Amino acid sequence: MSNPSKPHETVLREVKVEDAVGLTLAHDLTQILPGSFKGRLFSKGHRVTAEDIPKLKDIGKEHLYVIELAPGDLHEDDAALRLAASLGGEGIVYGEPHEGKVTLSAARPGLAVIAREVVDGINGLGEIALATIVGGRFVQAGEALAASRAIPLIVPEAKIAAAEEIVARYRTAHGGADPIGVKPLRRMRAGLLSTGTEVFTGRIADKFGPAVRAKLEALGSELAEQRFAPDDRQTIVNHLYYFLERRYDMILVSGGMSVDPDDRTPGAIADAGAEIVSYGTPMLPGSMLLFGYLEGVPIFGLPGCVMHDPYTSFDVLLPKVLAGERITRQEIAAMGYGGLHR
Ligand SMILES: Nc1nc2c(c(=O)[nH]1)N[C@H]1C(S)=C(S)[C@@H](COP(=O)(O)OP(=O)(O)OC[C@H]3O[C@@H](n4cnc5c(N)ncnc54)[C@H](O)[C@@H]3O)O[C@H]1N2
Ligand code: MOO
Repeated sequence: MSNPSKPHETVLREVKVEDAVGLTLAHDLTQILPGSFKGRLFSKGHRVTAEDIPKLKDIGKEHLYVIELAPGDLHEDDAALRLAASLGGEGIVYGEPHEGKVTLSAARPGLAVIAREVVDGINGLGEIALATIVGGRFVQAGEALAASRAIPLIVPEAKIAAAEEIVARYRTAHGGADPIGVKPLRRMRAGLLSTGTEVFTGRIADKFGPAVRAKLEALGSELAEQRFAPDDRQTIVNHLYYFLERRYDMILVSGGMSVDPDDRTPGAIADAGAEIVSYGTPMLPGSMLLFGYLEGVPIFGLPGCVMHDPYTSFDVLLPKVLAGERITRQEIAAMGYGGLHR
């Protein structure tokens, strides 16, 4: 008989495996065979049979738990599921809970959004863990973004409520935005002006067009037009105005981005009246990249490495622009930490 004056507490009763036949498992049981298998040998809810006993002993189980959950306590799977469900929104799918873990994955391709303050806040609570990828990068559909996990088998519900409170505060402060999500990318039409007298006169073949086209197409956008110009400031400005007239969603200018007298691109972009967010980007490769807005249209000055390097500052900023983010100087400044890739 329960005593109504005494609050009911969760009971974890240990049962010898030999005596466990007929009992249902209180949690998933993991087997690890290094190099060949790691995963559930038995699932939560499995009814133990006599044949299971040697297998249980093989994975080191002499005892099993029988759980009587008290109100106010959560099983690890339910804790992980509630935590995961509180975090994600549009563009997120949830895996089945197993071994106290739930994975949040991208339901569609796009820009992964992970609010670091929420991740840090939740991990500061203890007893629950949230591991994520670094946000702000392009992810394919199906890629895992985060996994929530309960550390003990039984988690006080108050712990999950505290995590939900952190998430709710974030949503309130950010206009209802989900702390973990995938922003879809817009299909943009870009105009590319390739500068360089050596390319314009046909001394060498153009390598920028194919590289930029491939990078745009990989993210679902399009190189609508490529033009060529010699290293002449006014000629470059005229081509930029032409691109504005064509109403392209994005303007790209390649070459002439560094320190030679023939490097006219940054000056021309400024002459055209662009608001330059940053000339110079603290990432290698791609340090000579320029980013700005010309009459509100995102404009990039692309340095030579974009032709041959698969991952440059252009590849970091492009998916953010396609996701409709407004790029700030502060954000570009923050690219330096972790930005050395060669
Ligand atoms: N003394 C310094 N040298 C360099 C610096 C620096 O700060 N100080 N920066 C380096 C970085 S980083 C880069 S990136 C490169 C080149 O930057 P640019 O954008 O100015 O490139 P260009 O000078 O115009 O051309 C370099 C190279 O690439 C060829 N090129 C250019 N466009 C095309 C094209 N459309 N198709 C094929 N090939 C192209 C060009 O002919 C040159 O050979 O500067 C570093 N040096
Ligand atoms: O801007 Mo350079 O593009 O770092 O190789």
